[in-house]
Formats: sequence, C-alpha cells, structure tokens
Amino acid sequence: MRQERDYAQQLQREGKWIHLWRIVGEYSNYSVFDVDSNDELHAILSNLPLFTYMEVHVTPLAVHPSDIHQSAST
Ligand SMILES: O=C(O)CC1=CCC(=O)O1
Repeated sequence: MRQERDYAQQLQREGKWIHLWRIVGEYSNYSVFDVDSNDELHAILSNLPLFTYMEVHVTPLAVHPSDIHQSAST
C-alpha cells in the first residue's frame, strides 16, 4: 500500500496522474492520466504494485470544443 501511494504521488508530481478520486462506498477510484500514448499508460498501470489484483477499465478522452479551460479548442 505504501509503495502504491508513493508511486501514485510521484506520477501526480510529474503531471501524469492528474486526477485521483475515491468512488464513494467502494475501494475503487476514478483516475485521469495525461499521457502521450497507450503504451505509456500501460507502462504506468502495469507498474502499479497492485496491478495484478486490479480490474482496470480505460476510457480514452479527447478535448471537448466547448470546454473553456482547454486552449486547444477551435
Ligand atoms: O486506493 C486505491 O484506490 C488504490 C490506489 C491507487 C493509488 C493509490 O495510492 O491507491
């Protein structure tokens, strides 16, 4: 658990793991990663100490053109 936390917090400091939320009433989380590729995300996830025991669902996200916080919008 300590290794999991240290690894997660290091990735947050690096700007790769940009959101980490607890799902209320569950030992689960919703996380948002900012990565350059599927391969990078897989490397991050598979290096989690608890990866072998996790059920992971990945939903790729793109910038929404109406999001006022994103400068990439057109
Ligand atoms: O508590 C969890 O949901 C699992 C976890 C991910 C990063 C961390 O520190 O714990």
